[in-house]
Amino acid sequence: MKLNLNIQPLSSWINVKNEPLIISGPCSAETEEQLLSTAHLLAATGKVSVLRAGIWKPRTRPGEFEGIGSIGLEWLKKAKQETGLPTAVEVATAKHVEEALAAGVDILWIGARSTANPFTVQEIADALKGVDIPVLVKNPVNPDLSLWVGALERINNAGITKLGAIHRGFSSYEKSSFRNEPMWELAIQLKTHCPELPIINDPSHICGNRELIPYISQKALDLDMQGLMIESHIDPSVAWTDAKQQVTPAALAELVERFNLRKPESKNEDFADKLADLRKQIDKIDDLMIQKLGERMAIVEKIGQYKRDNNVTILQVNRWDEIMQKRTAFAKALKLDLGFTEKFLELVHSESIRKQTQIMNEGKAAANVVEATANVSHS
Ligand SMILES: O=C(O)C(=O)C[C@]1(C(=O)O)C=C[C@@H](O)C=C1
Repeated sequence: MKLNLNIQPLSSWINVKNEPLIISGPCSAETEEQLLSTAHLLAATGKVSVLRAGIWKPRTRPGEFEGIGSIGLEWLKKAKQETGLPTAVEVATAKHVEEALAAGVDILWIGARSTANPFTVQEIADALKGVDIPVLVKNPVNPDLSLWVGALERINNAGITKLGAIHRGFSSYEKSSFRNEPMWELAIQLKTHCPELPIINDPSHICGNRELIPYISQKALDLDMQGLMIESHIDPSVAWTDAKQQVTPAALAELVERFNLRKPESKNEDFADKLADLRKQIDKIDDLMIQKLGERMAIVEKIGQYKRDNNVTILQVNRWDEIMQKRTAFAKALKLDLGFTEKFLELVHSESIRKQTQIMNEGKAAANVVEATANVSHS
């Protein structure tokens, strides 16, 4: 899939003080004092380019703190005047968009729950028609790349070209150390479909706790993401929402200081030569792998026909178990990761089953035609 989004580069829509773009601020604006003091400390670090704050908070159950509401926009305006930091808020309705624009907010983002709902995204897109403001679209709660892409397309179709994505992880039933599973492959796929789309990582929502934030942030930067949105609070221990995942402005500065910043390319000629040589070797191996996979599948097809003609089941658990045991032992000896090897073999097996199922069904379809013709000629 190639995505045809009309996008302006990040550098043209926001003055990034330092690479990468750091967006920070409290999960929720709580009081004027809390927002202003956090904003001042963040600005003083010199590491933050945008001040964020949640004004309207989507909560799972009623009765929880649903955000301070419109008054928070006044506080943000004041924070911007006093610190010079541009501001960003989450919008979930057309009314939010109108109020945020009227209050001079600089960047809007669409939350994960909203991205999951095309009606909501369309409502926001309609409210944005004719407006020139950067918009960031968080990934939907569920790991569905099309929903994420669809939301980006809707906003882009409304004429928003200062467009970016936020990778905040995906909810999963499986127990894990993360609040939301990173599922990096989805963000990588999005980047592959649309290389010019800036992707900002949100380690706070992926981790759900402060401790893992450095690891996830560094990984996001190593995957060439262009920025980070990290929640910060003057005193995270008393935060009204998401207390565990917020950091102090001082901790944020230290975190950013420690990043190992890598570039997508190197101008060093030796590096380029060596890389080209190694890539040539990979090309040869990949070609060989594909050739061998083709040969394997041709044999699988032959077995499929043989099984069909002899009325034998496709699945052969014992044989497959033997293959898994032998290949994983071999892979282990070659120091290949066990999980990777198993996943790869399982993928090959499911393709064998798909191919043989097709062959069985072709056989059935052919038999049906013969039977139908026989019935017609006998009638
Ligand atoms: O050995 C067989 O019976 C096959 O059809 C081949 C194969 C495989 O891909 O290796 C495919 C399906 C079976 O479950 C076991 C093995």
